[in-house]
Amino acid sequence: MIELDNVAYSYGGEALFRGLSLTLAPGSFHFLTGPSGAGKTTLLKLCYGALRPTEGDLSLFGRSVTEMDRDAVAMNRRRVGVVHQDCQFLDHLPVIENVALPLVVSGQYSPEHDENLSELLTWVGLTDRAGALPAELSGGERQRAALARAVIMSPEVILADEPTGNVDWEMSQRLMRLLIELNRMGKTILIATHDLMLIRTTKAHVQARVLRLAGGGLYAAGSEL
Ligand SMILES: Nc1ncnc2c1ncn2[C@@H]1O[C@H](COP(=O)(O)OP(=O)(O)OP(=O)(O)O)[C@@H](O)[C@H]1O
Repeated sequence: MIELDNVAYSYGGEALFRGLSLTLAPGSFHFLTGPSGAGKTTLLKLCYGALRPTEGDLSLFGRSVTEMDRDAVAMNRRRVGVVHQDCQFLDHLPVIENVALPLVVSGQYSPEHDENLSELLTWVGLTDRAGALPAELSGGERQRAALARAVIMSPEVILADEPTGNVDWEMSQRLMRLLIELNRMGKTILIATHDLMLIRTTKAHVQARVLRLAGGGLYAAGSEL
């Protein structure tokens, strides 16, 4: 689905990482860990086509991004749902409209989607917060709204950047149960997280590959797990 082959990325100076290869096969579950600043968010941005490799090849759904124009990348982008580290809501819109935003922006929204939207809010436990503004939500509610927005377009791949960063342990577990459920429905999942305890507990329920990005390279995580 998403394949990085010998990829390097640089924001202008020295490469942040190089020689990086990664395959996200359909239905796979990956964790991405590593120190702050190692490039996890950057790697996620490559995986959804927001950045192009400085070196090496990146293929999205079987096509190399080097052969794709911006429109083709944008089309592929719809097959990937992203939970951003800072959620990235539009502050003046209520939760339900933020969740519906990908449908609206892509010109696909119609009133027929309302039932799906309300089912999605029930699934993440936010039915009674549908009319609230993002600023009125707790950290856990924000993360669940961000997850609902990430799946509204029925993506095949879900990339989540520190989805449990600002929530307590119970809420982290609840969010992970939702992500595991999505994986059981066949979605490919990649989660960037610092939380090794969360990785350990999740691995008891799902077959997950754990990768560590550090010192400019990507490795299979070792004994710390
Ligand atoms: N747009 C940008 N322009 C220049 N440098 C950037 C940009 N975005 C990120 N960086 C730098 O690239 C490095 C990696 O950032 P990135 O956010 O990918 O790391 P991370 O592993 O996700 O960090 P964290 O765990 O703290 O979220 C950092 O040094 C950061 O300052």
